[in-house]
Amino acid sequence: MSKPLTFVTGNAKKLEELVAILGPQFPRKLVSKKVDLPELQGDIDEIAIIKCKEACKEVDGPVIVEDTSLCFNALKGLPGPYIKWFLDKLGPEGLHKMLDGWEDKSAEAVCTITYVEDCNSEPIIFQGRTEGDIVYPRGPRDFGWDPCFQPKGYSVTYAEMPKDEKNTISHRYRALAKMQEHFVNQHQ
Ligand SMILES: O=c1nc[nH]c2c1ncn2[C@H]1C[C@H](O)[C@@H](COP(=O)(O)OP(=O)(O)OP(=O)(O)O)O1
Ligand SMILES: [Mg+2]
Repeated sequence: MSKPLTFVTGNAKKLEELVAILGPQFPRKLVSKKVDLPELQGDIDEIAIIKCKEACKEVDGPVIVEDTSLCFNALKGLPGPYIKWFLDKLGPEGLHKMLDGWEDKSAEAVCTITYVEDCNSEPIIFQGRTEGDIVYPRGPRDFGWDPCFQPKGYSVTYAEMPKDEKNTISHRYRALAKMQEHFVNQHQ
C-alpha cells in the first residue's frame, strides 16, 4: 500500500475543485493540509518546484501542490505567477483595467501541479492551460479572478458557469487529467 498523497494548499476553493474533478475513482488516497507555503520569484516551473519541495519537508511524505498563473498576452505573460498579489490589491475590476491601454485582451490560465513521492526525488510537473479573454467582471465572487476570465469560445465567465462546466474545460481540469493519467498507469 502506498502512503496517502497530501495536497498542500491554503486555498479551500482549489481543494473543492480538485476533489470534484478527480472523483472517487482516483487510485491514491488523498488528504489535504492547509499551509500557506512560501512562493519565491521565478518562472512558473521554478516556483512550482520550490513550492513542492517546501511542502514535502512540511509533510515528510508524498505531496502535490498547485500553483495557478494568469498570463496576459499583451503584458508578455504578466502578472503570471504573481496574479495573487495583483488580485488582492486591484480586485477583478482592476485586473480588467490593467489592459485598458491594450487592444489585446487575451490571456491564459495556467495550472501547474507538482508531485513528489519523497523529498529526495525530483518533482514531476503536470500543467494545464485554458485560453480566454479578460473582461469586465461578471458573476459570483466566490473564487479569485473567475469573474473576469471568459474562456475562449464562451460568452460567459468562469464565475457565471455552473461549477461542473468549469470543471470540464478549466486549466485545473486539464492539469489534473494529466496527473490522473500518470497515477492510473502506475497502478495498472
Ligand atoms: O481557478 C481559479 N479561478 C479563479 N482564481 C483562481 C483559480 N485558481 C487560483 N485562483 C487564484 C487564487 C490566488 O489568488 C491566485 C493563485 O495563487 P496561488 O498561489 O496558486 O493560490 P493560493 O495562494 O490561493 O493557494 P496555495 O496555498 O495553493 O498556493 O489565483
Ligand atoms: Mg499560494
